[in-house]
Amino acid sequence: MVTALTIAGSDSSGGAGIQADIKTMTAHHVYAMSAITALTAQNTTGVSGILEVPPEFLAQQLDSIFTDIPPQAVKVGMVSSGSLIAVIAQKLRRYGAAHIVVDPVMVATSGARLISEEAISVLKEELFPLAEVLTPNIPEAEVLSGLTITDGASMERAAEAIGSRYGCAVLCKGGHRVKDADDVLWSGGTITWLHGKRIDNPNTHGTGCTLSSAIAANLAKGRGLVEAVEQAKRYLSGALADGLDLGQGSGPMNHAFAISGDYADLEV
Ligand SMILES: Nc1ncnc2c1ncn2[C@@H]1O[C@H](COP(=O)(O)OP(=O)(O)OP(=O)(O)O)[C@@H](O)[C@H]1O
Ligand SMILES: Cc1ncc(COP(=O)(O)O)c(N)n1
Repeated sequence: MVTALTIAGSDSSGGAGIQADIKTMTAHHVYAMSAITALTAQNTTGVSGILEVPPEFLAQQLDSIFTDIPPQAVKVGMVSSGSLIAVIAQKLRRYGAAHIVVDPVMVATSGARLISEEAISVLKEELFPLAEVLTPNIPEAEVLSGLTITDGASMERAAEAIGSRYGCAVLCKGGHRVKDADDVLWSGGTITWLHGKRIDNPNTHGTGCTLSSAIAANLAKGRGLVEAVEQAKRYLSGALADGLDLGQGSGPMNHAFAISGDYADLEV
């Protein structure tokens, strides 16, 4: 079975973070493993608490995983402090981890800040150069490129600026656009647009986590980057279009929209 690892924070409400990643990888028939960077107390209306794991314990989780079941791809999500990011970079280098997808999570859909200022510079210096692809949303791409994004051309410029600076591909996600949900991939000088119809669903909690872990699952399966991103977007759109409506705020998507869940006829 193909294997993948998510290194991210736990979302107690199950729509984003580690929980979204494991559901997504499982829906792709990929064996999912996790190294937890922090526990969050959160629901669809907001984040009420964050408890980081000590860096030594994150290191212990990563050693346990890599020395036993090496993942064929790795997704990195919420990591709130520089010392945790340094541990991740050191372990990924040491074990020669392949197919690293970094989602530079900065602010939750609900508005809560999920990373410190100091951590952003460690992210840039230590982790970005190890990534195969970064997946910033528009506000994150603005912070990372120093450019203002107003249209498709400026999304392309920001993706190129970030990608050429850190030597990796960049998917600038357009979920924060108004009329469409078009994302742009910059990879080694080539631009690929991934056009998405805007789905009328306010329940977008965890879209970024889901997309990046679907990309990691597809890379783990051996797909090329463009195909991995295209298939991940298709999965994300299906999960969003399913129209799940849970909680009082921006709710989660249905990660299981394509799983039948009925095992009555299974012969065992
Ligand atoms: N209403 C929508 N309809 C269709 N696709 C959407 C919608 N909102 C977001 N997406 C898609 O979801 C993916 C994640 O993009 P988005 O810009 O929302 O990331 P994000 O802000 O990091 O996500 P998160 O909400 O988890 O923080 C992208 O492929 C984007 O195009
Ligand atoms: C643990 C964790 N990781 C990531 C996010 C970002 O996802 P979103 O912006 O959809 O809330 C989150 N809310 N919680």
